[in-house]
Amino acid sequence: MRPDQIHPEHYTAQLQAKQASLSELMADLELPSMEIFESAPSHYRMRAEFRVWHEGDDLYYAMFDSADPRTPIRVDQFLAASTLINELMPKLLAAIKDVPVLRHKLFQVDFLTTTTGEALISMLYHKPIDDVWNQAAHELNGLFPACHFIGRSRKRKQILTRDFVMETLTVNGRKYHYQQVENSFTQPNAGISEKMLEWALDVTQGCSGDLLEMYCGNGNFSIPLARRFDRVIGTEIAKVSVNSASLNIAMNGVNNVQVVKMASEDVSAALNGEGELPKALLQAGMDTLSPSTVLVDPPRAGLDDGTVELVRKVDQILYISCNPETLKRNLEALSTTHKVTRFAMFDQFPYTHHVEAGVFLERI
Ligand SMILES: C[S@@+](CC[C@H](N)C(=O)[O-])C[C@H]1O[C@@H](n2cnc3c(N)ncnc32)[C@H](O)[C@@H]1O
Repeated sequence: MRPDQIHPEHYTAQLQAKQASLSELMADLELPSMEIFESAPSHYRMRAEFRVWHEGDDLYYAMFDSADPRTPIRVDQFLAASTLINELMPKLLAAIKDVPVLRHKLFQVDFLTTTTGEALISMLYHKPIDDVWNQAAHELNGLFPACHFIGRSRKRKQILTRDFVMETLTVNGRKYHYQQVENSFTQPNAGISEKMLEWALDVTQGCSGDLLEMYCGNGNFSIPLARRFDRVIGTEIAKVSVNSASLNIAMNGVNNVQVVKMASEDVSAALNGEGELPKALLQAGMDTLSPSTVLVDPPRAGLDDGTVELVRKVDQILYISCNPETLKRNLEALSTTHKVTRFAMFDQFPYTHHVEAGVFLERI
């Protein structure tokens, strides 16, 4: 998304257009009426990545249009990004402009911020970063005491203080705390994340028994949903996210959730009866889990066939999707055994054609 594509005055119209195109895509399926969750029209993204462009003595943040990838578009402020990112953008450039070791061959800056005012700034270089850089970066950090800095070059990641932020989300008045690590998956729009979690709690009100959660990330859903269930087992492929999830579960005082590092394809194969249960699943107590509900939040590719077969065995399915095309394909496959009883659109990515959807399915 380019900065010139963000027009808050057009937000409502673009949201309606998204709703219309999602309705059209899903028209062949029997779905209940769509619940719409709108985003804040500006300052909704907690993270943003910018290229850094050097022109003589000047350096500025830049983005590129995919139709013209050679021409940088100068970005001094970025309305989609959090207020904190917008505050930090000019201050950071001003602080490094006259420090050659910090500005030389700097080609990208990534910001990760929280609603609680924390910021992690990653500076990416086309040169090796060394002790001289490290010294200068510590001095820079002294000017931004509330921020955490990381330097990255081809084979080196230099963490000055830490490589994560701590986010707090408020869900139905309760506060949940999450570690979010640099470069690991986190929902970009914190306000919409809170609405997604409230919706998930709402649709699972009548649920009881156990929950199997696949693609659980850092425990974003697992932690608030834990109180609806006796036991929860979450599975996730990324080690960093699994570690965060374990920390987040403990930090939020939740004691009925276990997380296992495993690809969904392997979880499905094991639970579909192809061979013995792997040790990691046994250790988490999967042999005694009897899920009444399964939650899936897959990447854009959606659910593979084995995972569709697995979720089909469970009475209630909560499916969070960032790609309506693959969601539709999976819903068509599940329509022989399940009926969609709730359907929501979350505007996680305003001013883009991307849509986040939630569906709750119950056995026919
Ligand atoms: C859309 S994110 C959702 C994460 C989490 N539910 C949240 O709300 O933050 C998808 C997650 O699936 C994980 N993932 C991707 N491919 C996977 C696979 N084949 N098996 C298991 N997890 C996978 C990613 O690492 C990522 O954490």
